[in-house]
Amino acid sequence: MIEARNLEKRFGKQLVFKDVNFKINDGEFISLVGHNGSGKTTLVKILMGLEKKSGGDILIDKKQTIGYVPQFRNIDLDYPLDIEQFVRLNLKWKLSPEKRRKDNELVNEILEKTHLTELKHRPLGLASGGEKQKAYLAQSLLNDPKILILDESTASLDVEVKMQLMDLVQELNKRFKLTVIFITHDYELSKKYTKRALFFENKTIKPISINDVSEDMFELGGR
Ligand SMILES: Nc1ncnc2c1ncn2[C@@H]1O[C@H](COP(=O)(O)OP(=O)(O)OP(=O)(O)O)[C@@H](O)[C@H]1O
Repeated sequence: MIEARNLEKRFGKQLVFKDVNFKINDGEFISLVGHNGSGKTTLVKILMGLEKKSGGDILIDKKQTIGYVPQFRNIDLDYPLDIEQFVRLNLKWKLSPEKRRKDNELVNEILEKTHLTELKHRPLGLASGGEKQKAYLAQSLLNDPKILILDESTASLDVEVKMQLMDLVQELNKRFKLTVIFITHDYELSKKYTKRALFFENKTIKPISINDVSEDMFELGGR
């Protein structure tokens, strides 16, 4: 479980959020929703230990590994790695044949889980947007994470491709009880795939039921 108790974050004099209290249960699939600049990325960075909190507490099992899937960015056509090589980038280089055999098994298993086995030799630069995002997803699974953070990972993809990626994430969430934290400006996807949201508004963060989200909460403009 992840728990925030009176969490507060400031950058110098600028308050990002305060009085933040919420719990995220193991295996939950939850949206992070709010206007630009409301602090979604900042919260995720605090969870990942990349940014310090200014006050309060964030309780998270330190042994848990976190996987991170970034927003879609195009990759040059002549990018030198194929999908499998790209997924392997996060592995530590090992010399022992036994360890390398285990790594190969692990990579094959992950390519299978993310439905990339057939595509593993496709150069990443030539892969479609959805395939590139699946490759990022596969890479994020290498360290056997219990928590997966999707940082607007579906933005800029076609509607159908977004759904395919989310279906795959949902499958991983259910099969492996992965906790999924989905930062999004997409009302439809949030409604379809998650049951609760953390809503960032008025310099705080409130847990709400997905039945209580409305489209204006997802607008891009800052408040
Ligand atoms: N390293 C930093 N130093 C100073 N201010 C920062 C830093 N990182 C973020 N901020 C500020 O903190 C606020 C929250 O930013 P954050 O990126 O967390 O918002 P967000 O909700 O993720 O926005 P978006 O939806 O646009 O991605 C913004 O005002 C931002 O300018």
